Amino acid sequence: MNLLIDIGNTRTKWLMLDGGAPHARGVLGNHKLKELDFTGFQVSASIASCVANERVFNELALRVREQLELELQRAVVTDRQGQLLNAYRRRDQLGVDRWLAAIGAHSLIQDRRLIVVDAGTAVTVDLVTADNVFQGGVILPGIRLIQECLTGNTAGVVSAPSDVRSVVGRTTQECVNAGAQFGVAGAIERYIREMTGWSGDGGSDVPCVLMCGGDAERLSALLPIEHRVEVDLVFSGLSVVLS
Ligand SMILES: Nc1ncnc2c1ncn2[C@@H]1O[C@H](COP(=O)(O)OP(=O)(O)O)[C@@H](O)[C@H]1O
Ligand SMILES: CC(C)(COP(=O)(O)O)[C@@H](O)C(=O)NCCC(=O)O
Ligand SMILES: [K+]
Repeated sequence: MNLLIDIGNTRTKWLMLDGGAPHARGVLGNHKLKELDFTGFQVSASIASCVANERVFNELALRVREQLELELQRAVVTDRQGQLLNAYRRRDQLGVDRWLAAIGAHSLIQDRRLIVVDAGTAVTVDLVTADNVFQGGVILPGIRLIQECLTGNTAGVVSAPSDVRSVVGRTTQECVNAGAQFGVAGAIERYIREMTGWSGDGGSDVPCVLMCGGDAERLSALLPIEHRVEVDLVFSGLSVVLS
């Protein structure tokens, strides 16, 4: 069995693969890692993507060592992975989750223009050109961060995350949620048009948009561009790197 771990800035996701097929999975907040218990699994290799701080990775590596008697490999950003080239100018700065999500997307679809959206704590929208080059893209605050930015810097805005039904809110919460969710979905659409020059009229040059992250489903409902939700892009990337 292989253990894949994706440590984001908010949550840690893990997946056990048995002969390449999902066997078990879990997700928990980074402040609850003490609850992780992998004992009982027969794991031969483990690898983690980490964009949270070092303390979180070290805590996880310790638990893997204690519970599985295994070293937790740490994925890093590289110049290339197979046919996929990395053109980010400052590769030392690139978040490894962005690189892995692109590797995962590219393992699904090659030789086509790809847009990789990871909607987590932050939302990243990255371009992979049809010549199989990861080009980079944009970083913006995620839905929860936008909400917290508002509620944390105003006296009168009190709100909690919820689904939106209409862009015209009639309570503070409806207005804040509509603003954040339609705003991020609209921003993603605009980035895709800017990155690809695509007019939005269908046609043969329609970019292939793959979306992952904790807010992927929520944003999917509001994104007016053809796309696929592929929640396991980072795991797919980790799996490619491990094999
Ligand atoms: N049950 C949940 N707990 C926490 N965040 C959630 C949950 N459901 C959706 N979210 C949204 O998903 C985001 C976290 O997504 P995730 O992909 O796990 O982030 P990261 O990889 O950055 O840790 C949050 O910022 C929030 O907007
Ligand atoms: C952009 C991110 C904060 C996204 O993190 P996440 O939302 O997955 O927790 C992460 O990929 C990161 O720390 N990147 C470093 C900056 C860069 O990619 O250039
Ligand atoms: K993200």
